[in-house]
Amino acid sequence: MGGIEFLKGHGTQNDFVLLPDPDGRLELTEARVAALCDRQRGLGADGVLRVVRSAALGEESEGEWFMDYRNADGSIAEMCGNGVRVFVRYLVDSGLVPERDFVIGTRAGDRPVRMHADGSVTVGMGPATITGTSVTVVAGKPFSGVAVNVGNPHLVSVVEDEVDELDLRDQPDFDSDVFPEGVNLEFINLLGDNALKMRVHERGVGETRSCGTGTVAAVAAALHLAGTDTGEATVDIPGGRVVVEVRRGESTLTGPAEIVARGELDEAWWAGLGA
Ligand SMILES: N[C@H](CCC[C@H](N)C(=O)O)C(=O)O
Repeated sequence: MGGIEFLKGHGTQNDFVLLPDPDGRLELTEARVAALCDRQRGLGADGVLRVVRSAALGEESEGEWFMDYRNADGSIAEMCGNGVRVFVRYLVDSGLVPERDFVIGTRAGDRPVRMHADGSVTVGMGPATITGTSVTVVAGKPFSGVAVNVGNPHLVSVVEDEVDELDLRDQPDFDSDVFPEGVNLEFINLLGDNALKMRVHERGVGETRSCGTGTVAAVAAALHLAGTDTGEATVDIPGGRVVVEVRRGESTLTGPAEIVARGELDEAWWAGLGA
């Protein structure tokens, strides 16, 4: 009895289960996503990327393919910057998309993507909009931050101490009046000459080794604090390094994308999780 095809991949160690599902037939419930992402009882991942035709979801998109992204807790998020690079790598390597320059659909809108000869991917991440300021509390210590929307919500705090010292094991507190749908929390050191160091506590996941939309939010916030909306920076996250460009608010993200494995989910296991 055939199983359900999956692949495992990561972008700067933000890792994902990819589910090729062109016609959108899989019943992708929150319980199934959470089980897939569980690092003991499932495959383990920070999120799930369903690879589905835009038409199958009834999504108006110029892109034939739509990235249906879910966080590890099963929640839906608008966009995933590391995930989209892995999504592109799969579409090109599998031959489903003959070009290397194309558009994909996401809940944050259509995103132009380009895969380079070395397997890295550049993504047009759309606007990185400064939406205000707010405060987060980490292990009892308050940090003021810049709120940035990259299709999904972020709060970026510049910290004086080494970001490695922060204790991000628990969910930092944030103002739910400002972020009624939750928020991704980034903490950055400004390293000078267009370089940042970052750690992140992701909405719907917890601390991850990297967050692509988070790196875009971090650069946009750092530029805003420097009084501008245009510039570029490398961002060092625990899982690696990406390059972010922000030009009058429009942004691009360039970084690696790895496919690690492919296999089959056991049908009985999947069915047992309930539709
Ligand atoms: N946790 C995020 C979605 C995934 C973002 C991150 N994995 C990325 O690479 O952008 C949210 O709930 O908005």
